[in-house]
Amino acid sequence: MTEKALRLGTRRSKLAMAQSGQVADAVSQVTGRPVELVEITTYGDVSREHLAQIGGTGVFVAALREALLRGEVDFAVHSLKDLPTAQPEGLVLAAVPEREDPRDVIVARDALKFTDLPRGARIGTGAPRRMAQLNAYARAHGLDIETVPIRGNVDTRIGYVRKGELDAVVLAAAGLNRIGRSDEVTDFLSVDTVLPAPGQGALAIECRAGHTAQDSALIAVLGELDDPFTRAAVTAERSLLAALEAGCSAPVGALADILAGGQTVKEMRLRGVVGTTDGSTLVQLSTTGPVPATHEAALALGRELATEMLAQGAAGLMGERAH
Ligand SMILES: NCc1[nH]cc(CCC(=O)O)c1CC(=O)O
Repeated sequence: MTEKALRLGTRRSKLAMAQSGQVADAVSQVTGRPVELVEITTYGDVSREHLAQIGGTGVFVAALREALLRGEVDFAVHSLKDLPTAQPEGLVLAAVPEREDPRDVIVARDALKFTDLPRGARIGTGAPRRMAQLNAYARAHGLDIETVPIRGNVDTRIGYVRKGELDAVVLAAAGLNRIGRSDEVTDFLSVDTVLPAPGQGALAIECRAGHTAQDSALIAVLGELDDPFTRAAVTAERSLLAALEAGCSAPVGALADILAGGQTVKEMRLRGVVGTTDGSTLVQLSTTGPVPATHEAALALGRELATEMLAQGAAGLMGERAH
């Protein structure tokens, strides 16, 4: 029996095409059906204007979601860290596959490591979260660095280093891995130094809520790609972000991981950070609890940590937005 191809809506950027292609292969495997990539062009892809002026990465997500809701495509793949924390009406997060490396990395000239950068080194990043933590580390360890706001895709960012305009740029390991450029990495930043963005390294597979038998059947098969641990971790991370009432460009880092206790008992640790971009103030806390068995328990873990961070003054640090 030959079945109709499933349509996967995707942006046409190199990263989006790479991750959509990888998910398409996995979906083909579990469904036995061909998957066709449908390129969705957004205003953000064609406009050279600053993304912020048209609403940040949210515009890409919104265009894919509209195509889903209009029935033009059957499912979409997003970088989880670019997804707004609110789940829109009519769509569901059908799967959160196993997370890639969540760390941030440095791509520096002359294969330099972060801590070997010379005095006065200029490091490019557009993310206030990265600026805050790099500058805080530099202050604490006597490094003399300058964070320089940049934007653009991976090639553009690495280009600043190649052309000698910057000494280093910061990128997510997962993005470089997915586009086959991990050899550009000159140093991995420990999550103890730079806590990644909530959801970093994870993908979200989204489709229509099950209003038709076809939609329900698709939710069920896509669910086979779900990794419950990754889902619990990113749910807790994003719950923290939402409870801090922070937007996608706010200086919030969060990472949930497993702590193996005793013989069998596993606990989840959720770490969170928020700070000023100059690194002069950071609120950095963690909480530990049983690995959440339900969505609600994962949300609660994030909310608990947010309450503690707010009690330590986190709210006052979040007025800053990058763009
Ligand atoms: N905001 C851009 C973005 N969104 C997702 C990734 C790739 C990493 C991931 O999927 O978490 C990147 C690039 C980067 O931050 O270097």
